[in-house]
Amino acid sequence: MMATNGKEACGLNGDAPSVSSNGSSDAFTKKSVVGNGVATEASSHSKLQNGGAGRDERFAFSSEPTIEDIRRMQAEFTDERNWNQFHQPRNLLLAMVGEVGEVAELFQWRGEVAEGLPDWTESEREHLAHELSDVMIYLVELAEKCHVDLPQAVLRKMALNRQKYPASKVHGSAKKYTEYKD
Ligand SMILES: Nc1ccn([C@H]2C[C@H](O)[C@@H](COP(=O)(O)OP(=O)(O)OP(=O)(O)O)O2)c(=O)n1
Repeated sequence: MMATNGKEACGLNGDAPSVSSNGSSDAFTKKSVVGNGVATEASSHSKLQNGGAGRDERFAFSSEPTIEDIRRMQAEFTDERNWNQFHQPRNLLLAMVGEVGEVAELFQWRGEVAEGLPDWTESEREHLAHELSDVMIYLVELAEKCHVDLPQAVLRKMALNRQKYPASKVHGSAKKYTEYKD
């Protein structure tokens, strides 16, 4: 089942940021993220084949694991292998960039690709899921090792983005904020 996109509940549509000084959003509640988080193959695929997901039928993630769950699972994985000695910030950054390259390889020479990847095989989709996961795993561990509380940092950054790009000002335009003349 597809979740609602949660934009209104997250305060992502308007111009004013809804994030408090500690980075948490008053309007941000767990139920605004996803419903049961399960996107069935049939529902996501048929909607995407009709020219991409509309505002009310966007693809949504499962609610778990959380970013903190992923941090903890990767910490267990590295501890069990005595790999922490290799997982300093710079090594993690290089590993993440390498994995980004592997994602890029899957898209290279294919031209533009439609949302939902309708022309990709199941095996290609699974390969992409693996490579994106590698990027995420290294990103989360990099943030951990740099003591960046990633979920809260994302909230603060999104608040800044909303200030820089007020919807009323930039609607329908992809220009960089520096290109706008007040
Ligand atoms: N020193 C390491 C090696 C691997 N991993 C974990 C994190 C990544 O999710 C995944 C990366 O494994 P590989 O380096 O084997 O890369 P791939 O899985 O992409 O394999 P390949 O390069 O063959 O596609 O394993 C890790 O945490 N630390």
